[in-house]
Amino acid sequence: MSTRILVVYYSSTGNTAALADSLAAGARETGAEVRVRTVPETVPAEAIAQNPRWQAWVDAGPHHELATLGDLEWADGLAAGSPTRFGGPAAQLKSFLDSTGGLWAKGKLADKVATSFTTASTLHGGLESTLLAINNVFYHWGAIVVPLGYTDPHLLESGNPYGGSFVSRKSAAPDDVALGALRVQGRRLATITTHVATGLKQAELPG
Ligand SMILES: Cc1cc2nc3c(=O)[nH]c(=O)nc-3n(C[C@H](O)[C@H](O)[C@H](O)COP(=O)(O)O)c2cc1C
Repeated sequence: MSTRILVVYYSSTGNTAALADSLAAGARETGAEVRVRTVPETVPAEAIAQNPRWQAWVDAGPHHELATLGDLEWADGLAAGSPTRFGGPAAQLKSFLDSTGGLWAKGKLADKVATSFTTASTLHGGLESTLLAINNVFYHWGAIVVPLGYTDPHLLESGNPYGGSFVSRKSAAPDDVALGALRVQGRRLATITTHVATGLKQAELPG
């Protein structure tokens, strides 16, 4: 059975969604089965209407199916992504992560392999604090957190060892350098997940 990877993200203007698709493509290159899922929009319509790019993204949707707890249980490994919002992950993604208490209580999230990605408007606008905040959830699950490090030459150029990221400078769409880093991240997540899942399955075999 192939390795199962869930990519779950929130996006309000499409940047995180593009990063999610690139990470998914990298994971698929390893032969993994990949589900890309988003989470519900929760901001009032009048707030969205004040931002034409946000409104256009909402009007063009739905972009992916909504994530369920079943998707999370199904996955051997996952990547979670969010735009940086005041230095942390968006509430929309956090709300999904906060709905996992039942799975957590049954031990279903322990030993999943997990990684995070983000985009912010500015270089010092909170990329790392967002990634670390998402990873905090993974620590509580007992998941195995996979950082990017500088494990591929491309990452010396894209430059974020914490996780894939992109500086959008208000409105730019992710460039090839950022998308390339996310692809590396997807390959790395799926490869490490395969090692962990294979080992865990072998440990379950009798004798
Ligand atoms: C409410 C709000 C808060 C934001 N907070 C930050 C921030 O703290 N730092 C930053 O650099 N950019 C911030 N941004 C900009 C977004 O992170 C950035 O535009 C990102 O690329 C959007 O990704 P998306 O297209 O996936 O929504 C904020 C945007 C909004 C709407």
